[in-house]
Amino acid sequence: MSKQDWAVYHALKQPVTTLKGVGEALAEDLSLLGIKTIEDLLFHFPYRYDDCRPKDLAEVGHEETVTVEGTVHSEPVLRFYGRNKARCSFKVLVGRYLITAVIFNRPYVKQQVKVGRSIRLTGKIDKHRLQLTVQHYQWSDTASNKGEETLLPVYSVTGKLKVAQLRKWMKAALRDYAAYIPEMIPQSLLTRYKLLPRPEALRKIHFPKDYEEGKQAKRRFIYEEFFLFQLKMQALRKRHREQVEGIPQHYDQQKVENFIRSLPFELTAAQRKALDQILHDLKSPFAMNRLLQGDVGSGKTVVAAISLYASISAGYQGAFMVPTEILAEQHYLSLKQFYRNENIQIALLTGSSTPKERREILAGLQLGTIDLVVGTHALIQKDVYFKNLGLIITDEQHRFGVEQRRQLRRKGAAPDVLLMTATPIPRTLAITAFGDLDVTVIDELPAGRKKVETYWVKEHMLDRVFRFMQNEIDQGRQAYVVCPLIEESDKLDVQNVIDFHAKLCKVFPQYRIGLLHGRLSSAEKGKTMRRFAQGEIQILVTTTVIEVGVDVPNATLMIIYDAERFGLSQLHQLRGRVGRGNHQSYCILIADPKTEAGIQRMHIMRSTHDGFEVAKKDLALRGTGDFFGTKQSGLPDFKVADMIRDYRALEVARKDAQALIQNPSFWTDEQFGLLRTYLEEQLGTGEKLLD
Ligand SMILES: Nc1ncnc2c1ncn2[C@@H]1O[C@H](COP(=O)(O)OP(=O)(O)OP(=O)(O)O)[C@@H](O)[C@H]1O
Repeated sequence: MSKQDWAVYHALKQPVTTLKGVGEALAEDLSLLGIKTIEDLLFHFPYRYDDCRPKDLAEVGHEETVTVEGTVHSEPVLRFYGRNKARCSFKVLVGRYLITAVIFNRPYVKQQVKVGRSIRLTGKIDKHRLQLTVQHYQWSDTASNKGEETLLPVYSVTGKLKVAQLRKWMKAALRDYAAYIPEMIPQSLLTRYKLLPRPEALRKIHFPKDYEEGKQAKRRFIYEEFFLFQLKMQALRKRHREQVEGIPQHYDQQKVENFIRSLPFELTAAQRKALDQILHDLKSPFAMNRLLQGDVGSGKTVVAAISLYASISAGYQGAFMVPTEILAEQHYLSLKQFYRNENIQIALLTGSSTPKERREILAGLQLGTIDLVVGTHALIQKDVYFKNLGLIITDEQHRFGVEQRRQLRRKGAAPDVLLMTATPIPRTLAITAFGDLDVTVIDELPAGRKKVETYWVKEHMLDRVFRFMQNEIDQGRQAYVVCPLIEESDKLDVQNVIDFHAKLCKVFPQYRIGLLHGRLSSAEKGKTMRRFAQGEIQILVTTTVIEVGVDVPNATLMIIYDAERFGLSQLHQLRGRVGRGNHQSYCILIADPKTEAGIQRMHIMRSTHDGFEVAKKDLALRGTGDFFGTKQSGLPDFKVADMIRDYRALEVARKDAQALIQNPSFWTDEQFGLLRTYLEEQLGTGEKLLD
């Protein structure tokens, strides 16, 4: 940093107590708001403004807080009452209205009130009595006051702090330190987006002349927040790529192409593109760290199967980790089917593997006689060793914590990692949320898929729903009936599903109806699932244990009981269990939501079929925190920016940050010195985002 930069740095890093009037006691309250230095204070932005611009009384409503301007029209009347209480009132002519101004507990006002003086008053107006209870007043005939303050910032405060105090300090801080506030955004970007320079934006976000000025200032800081955050992310990613050397896996391209040709269907263009990116990563000397996103049923598993095939054909082992035993078994079976003509040894390792099976699998993995293991958390236990792990795939990655992924990664020298998810997080959010990951999206469904027709009915229509179900089953299709289960251990909920199963058995004695819930043993669950997949069971009454990944293309009807108890993304996941083959499929939501949000969710499900759209609406309805599962999401907290509302700015900032980081002059040019210092400071804390 240059000398000048140091001066800047020091000025702004001084404790806030340097400002006149900020004593130790208040400094404590300030620190509760995260304000320790002058810089912190300057970046404590108002959350709204009080509008103190004079208004025409004819246009304001009863009991509105307004600012008006007028001339004193009568001598003041001062009354004392109670203990130390005072009320001063006088008439003011405002346009064509003669109003009564009332000022409480400021008896000294009486001396100032003189007929004919101009005054500006802010307060609540009683339109019937034409009386204004004054909060704030200002003599507008003294030159120094003329034209001052039109919008007043309102800050969050705590303890003994008062908004008015903060305003005063802010003014002083802006006056004395604005010159030291360094610009963080490169000039070329400021020009491109017509963003206000930092000191000016700072003045205007606190004391704007009008709302438009405040908006422009805010726009600049939204961009700044995203830009700096993205810069940090991109720098982390660059560092990760340079440090983590991977294994270049030299698979046989021809063999892989032959394998793809042997599949019973053609890959969609989106699958092909995703696959090409992954294969490219496998070959490259960097360790892959990629997120593969695709809506329910978009064909991620096939892409995973081909990627694993490539890695195995290059002489490495693969690991496929999934969150539930049902899924582990399903993937195990479908991979076996995919590789039926290949010489690939696959094993299934879950919590229900017998000790003998487990011993054999562990030995096989260590010796390298097993090429691919599919499993649950059992895969990351301490005693699992691989001879030569090349590719790790985890399904529904958000269910595995960062720590678990790290443990799995450590099972190999520098294996490539592919995280798959059907949670349709908008791409930009995914990149932001998962920091240093590359993101690939499968944004296309296999040809011939039809929209799942979605209906919302009330419980009294159950008979009609049953008739509909009967019709589907008589045509050879299958159905799921999902009952909510909030906690696996919740007895009452389990009872729901058991009762409903009994009821259905009575209504449809002619059908084979299965029952699935978390309290069954893994063996029982596996058996029921297999029977459903093979078409032996026609109706499966289940809790959400089937939520992710289950693939039975012949099932065309999804009935969700008490649907209001599920979130939108979960409902979409559940609906994704049908519509996986070529038959028209249906989803029936049985719900009686009591809240407005609940009703909205039902409408969204009826009208929206695309997972990304559902997710967007869900985010709008609930906010990011909920969608990602609060804290564990690692989503950053922005001051003025909002990842949903300012989605486009986020995307733009990401591209700009990326371009800058990739530009060699960024690392040497003096004009970026401050940004580099910022990154050095920040990367220490940002590191935790690295997986
Ligand atoms: N290109 C394709 N053409 C036709 N069918 C396909 C294609 N790709 C996959 N499928 C089939 O579509 C179904 C869904 O694929 P898959 O299970 O891979 O989806 P997924 O993305 O993993 O879904 P989910 O997130 O719901 O688990 C499977 O039955 C699969 O065999």
